[in-house]
Amino acid sequence: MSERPAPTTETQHAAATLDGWYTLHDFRSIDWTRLKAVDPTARQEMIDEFVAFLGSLEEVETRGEGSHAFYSILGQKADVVLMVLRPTFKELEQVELALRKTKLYDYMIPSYSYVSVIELGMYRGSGDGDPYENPHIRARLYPTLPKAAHICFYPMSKARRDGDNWYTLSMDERKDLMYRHSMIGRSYAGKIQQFIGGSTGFDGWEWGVTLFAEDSLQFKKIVYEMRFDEVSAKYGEFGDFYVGNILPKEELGTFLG
Ligand code: VOV
Repeated sequence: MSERPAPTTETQHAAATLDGWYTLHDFRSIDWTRLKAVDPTARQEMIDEFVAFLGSLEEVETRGEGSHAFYSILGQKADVVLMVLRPTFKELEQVELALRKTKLYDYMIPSYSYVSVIELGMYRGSGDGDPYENPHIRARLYPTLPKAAHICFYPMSKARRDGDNWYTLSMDERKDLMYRHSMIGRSYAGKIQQFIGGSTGFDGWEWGVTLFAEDSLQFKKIVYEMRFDEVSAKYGEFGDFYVGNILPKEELGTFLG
C-alpha cells in the first residue's frame, strides 16, 4: 500500500486532510453512428476486448491495489463513465493509456473528465495514533467502490464571494457547519455512499462528489435536503450533475450491440 506523509499540517486556516487514492472520472460519449456501421464480427471483437480490459481492472481491485466503477450515463452529457482509483498519478495514466489502446476507444468521444484524490477532512481530529494505520480510516481512503445500481457525480466548490466566503470563516465556524452537514449525511446511512475527492490544484472545482445508491431518488433527496443546510445554501457552488446506471461487463454486449 502507498506510504503517505503525516496528515497535512493544520494551519490557522486550512483543515488538515487525509488523502487516499487518486481518482479519475473519465466520461465518454459513444459515436453511435460509426459504431452501427461496424460489421457484427468486428463489433463483437471490440466488445470482447473491452470486457477483457474491464476484467484487468477487476484483477487490480481484487488485489486491493485500486478500484473502479463503470456506469452508463443518462442524457446527452455522456454515455459512459469509468471512475478509477489508483495510488499514484502514474497508475491512473496507465489505465487511461490502456483504455486509449482498446479498439472501442476509437468510437468514443471524450465528454468530461475529473481528477481528484479521495479526501477526509479532519475537522474533528483523527484520533490517537497514525490515522493511515487505522483500518476504519484506511477503508475510506482506499475503498473498494460499491457495485450499487446508480451513480451520481458532480464537482463543487465553496463560495469565495464578498459576504459569503468559506475561506475567511474561522476554523470553529467551519467545524460547526461541517458537523451539521455530517449529521444530514448520516441520516442517509444505508441509502447513499459518498466519496469526496479533493481537487484544489488538480481540476476546475474544489471537490468531486460521487454518490452511489440502490434507489436513484435518494440522490435528489439528499442534494435537496443539503441545499437548506448552511454549508450548501450559503457556500455550495455546483457544476453539472451526471447520473446513471451500473453497466456490468456482462451487459456490455447488449449495451453496444
Ligand atoms: C452519505 C452522506 C454524507 C455524509 C455522511 C457526509 C459526511 C461528511 C463529513 C463527516 C465531512 C467532513 C469530514 C470528511 O469526512 O471529509 C464531509 C465533507 C464533505 N462533504 Fe459530505 N457527507 C455526505 C454527503 C455529501 C454530499 C451529498 C455532498 C455534496 C453537497 C451538496 O450540497 O450536494 C457532500 C459534500 C462534501 C464536501 C465538499 C466535503 C468537504 C468539505 C470540506 O470543507 O472539507 N457530502 N462530509
